[in-house]
Amino acid sequence: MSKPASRLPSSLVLVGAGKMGGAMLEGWLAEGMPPQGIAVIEPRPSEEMARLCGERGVALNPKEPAAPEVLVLAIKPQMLDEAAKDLDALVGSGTLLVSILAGKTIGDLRKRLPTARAVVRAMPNLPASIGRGATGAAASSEVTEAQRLVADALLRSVGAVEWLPSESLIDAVTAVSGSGPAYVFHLVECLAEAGIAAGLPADLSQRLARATVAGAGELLFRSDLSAATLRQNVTSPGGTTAAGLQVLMADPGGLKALMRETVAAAKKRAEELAG
Ligand SMILES: NC(=O)C1=CN([C@@H]2O[C@H](COP(=O)(O)OP(=O)(O)OC[C@H]3O[C@@H](n4cnc5c(N)ncnc54)[C@H](O)[C@@H]3O)[C@@H](O)[C@H]2O)C=CC1
Ligand SMILES: O=C(O)[C@@H]1CCC=N1
Repeated sequence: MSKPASRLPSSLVLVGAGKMGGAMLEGWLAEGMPPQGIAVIEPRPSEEMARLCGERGVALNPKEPAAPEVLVLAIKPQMLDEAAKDLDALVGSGTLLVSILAGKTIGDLRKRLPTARAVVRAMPNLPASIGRGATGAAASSEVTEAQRLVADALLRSVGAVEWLPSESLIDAVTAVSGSGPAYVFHLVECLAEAGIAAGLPADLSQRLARATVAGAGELLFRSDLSAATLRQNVTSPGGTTAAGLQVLMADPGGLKALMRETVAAAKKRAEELAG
């Protein structure tokens, strides 16, 4: 028997085209996924979303969408109960459900959408909109190898994918890579503010902080070197970076402990969203 192929789904319904659903849709379209195979269900589409769907020929809020090969659920976890009845009607017996809801377990989803057998729980992140996302994913035992390959192709079309050995790891993934872009954006805010405090005009400091984090991220992306080696490459012995890092890497009181607390708090919140 031939092996199942890695391929994008032939039909997909995206439920919830807000910040993350919208980011994934942008990524899929930019990666050349055929728009005529995609339908979007979104009660409050932004102007940009309506324009994107109109321009690219993606069906926005079709009357009675046929059960798709893949249904991507991208509403808020708190909206699941209210949306569940309508959503279950969209699921066919062969539909693969891909949920990106923080906290909601495969069991939670099954309870609300009883028709869904095959479920992939995935945690993408916002850079998916430019094809540079990072996703952790776990599949229920009903997901066939062919379906897992379709989910993999779909998620991989917008960035890196890590298949997790156990669903139980996904709350930690959520806290690290799902929420992670926000930590990095906040780093830009902090660096810019620190630059202002050090005497730079606000707009100059903001431009420098943004370009620095973007450039450092791009270097990490392109380089084979570890983050630690790249850090050392910036740090001249007895120089300015070493003086700055002495504060940032202080033990106790440095960024390491703060980041550990940050990730622990985000993971705890993901756990609270279950049920
Ligand atoms: N924002 C992010 O960076 C990430 C978000 N997520 C997950 O993605 C999900 C969505 O988050 P965001 O996009 O940030 O929220 P959002 O609020 O921007 O988007 C949710 C969208 O769902 C729509 N919606 C509400 N009820 C609906 C229904 N019954 N049918 C269809 N659409 C409905 C809303 O109108 C809204 O546009 C959440 O579960 C979150 O945990 C996962 C990874 C990263
Ligand atoms: O903040 C949240 O709950 C979602 C999940 C990961 C990123 N945003």
